[in-house]
Amino acid sequence: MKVLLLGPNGQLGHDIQAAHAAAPGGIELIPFGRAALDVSAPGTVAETLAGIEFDALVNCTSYHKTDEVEDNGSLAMAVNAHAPQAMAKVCADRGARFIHISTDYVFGGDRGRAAPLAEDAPTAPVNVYGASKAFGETLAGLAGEPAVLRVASLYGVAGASGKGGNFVETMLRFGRERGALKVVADQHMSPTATADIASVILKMLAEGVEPGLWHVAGGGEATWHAFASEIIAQAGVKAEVTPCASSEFPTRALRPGYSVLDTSKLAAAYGPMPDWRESLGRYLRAKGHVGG
Ligand SMILES: NC(=O)C1=CN([C@@H]2O[C@H](COP(=O)(O)OP(=O)(O)OC[C@H]3O[C@@H](n4cnc5c(N)ncnc54)[C@H](OP(=O)(O)O)[C@@H]3O)[C@@H](O)[C@H]2O)C=CC1
Ligand SMILES: Cc1cn([C@H]2C[C@H](O)[C@@H](COP(=O)(O)OP(=O)(O)O[C@H]3O[C@@H](C)C(=O)[C@@H](O)[C@H]3O)O2)c(=O)[nH]c1=O
Repeated sequence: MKVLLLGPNGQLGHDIQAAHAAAPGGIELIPFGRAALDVSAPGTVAETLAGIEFDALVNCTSYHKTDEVEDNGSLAMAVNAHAPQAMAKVCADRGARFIHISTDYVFGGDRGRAAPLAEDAPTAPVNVYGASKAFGETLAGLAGEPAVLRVASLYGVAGASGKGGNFVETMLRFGRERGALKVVADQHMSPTATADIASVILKMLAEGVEPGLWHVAGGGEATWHAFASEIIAQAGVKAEVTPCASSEFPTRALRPGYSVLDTSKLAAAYGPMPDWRESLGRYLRAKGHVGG
């Protein structure tokens, strides 16, 4: 099976390539980077892909600097909504499987929410990035039959190329430099290692995946403060991690107060995701932040 991978050099794309290199199965993985296809021009997607042979397309591209996106809605709509729409149509026309990556930030508007969100929960984004990703889910679904994987709060060894790193590395750097961190404790989410998502995607490619929505996120839940505290503790960094309210850490974009994903559907089909603390430990070892 030939699988075309868009966004191969991002942190998720990198880990898909690593997982494939470790166990290729019957898959020929074809990395297809920005130089081959710039998805900020969605009108070129169909023409460019027309010349390439593939049986499945995995789209890891995104414009997702959450605060910056607030003031760049057109680019977000092109990359996060209209490009996936074009990809879905190309795949539908040639009978190829399409796996598209979305986000927990399609949620957040249900302010009283305190229970994990299943795939059928109504979307209610609270920022432009989330809105563009939610629109991408809708347009791709109308144009074809994508499997849309909603993932959350990612960290991977390559670091997000689009965000300039990841939350884990930022906390470790700030902790070492400043000895003190102040982190929001009223935003609840699902920290997720891209290595774990990569394994799921390879299973989905090998075993087949039903089109529709899939929540693919780390087991358990955390606030960003709890996540930061665990990062600092596991890495053995001497730093105080103080909780604060979102109002004390103002940002350009509003964030969801609660966007924990219910992964029961995924667990029933492909097995449970590892607890986020275990995955964090594996990541810290892989990056050399802790021994062993
Ligand atoms: N990072 C996170 O915390 C979260 C991410 N997600 C979603 O997960 C997916 C993967 O994220 P992640 O791996 O962290 O992101 P990265 O920023 O690491 O990777 C994004 C990839 O998209 C590519 N890309 C961006 N713009 C374009 C463009 N105009 N044309 C072609 N390629 C482009 C980048 O290419 P290049 O390397 O050339 O810049 C990069 O390879 C995305 O869909 C994102 O929305 C969801 C929840 C959380
Ligand atoms: C650096 C820092 C951040 N924060 C807060 C800001 C924010 O509310 C929260 C997370 O910060 P970040 O800016 O790293 O994360 P953010 O950009 O909100 O992360 C999101 O990215 C997009 C792409 C997604 O799809 C989401 O799943 C999610 O991962 O932590 C602190 O409280 N203290 C700090 O020192």
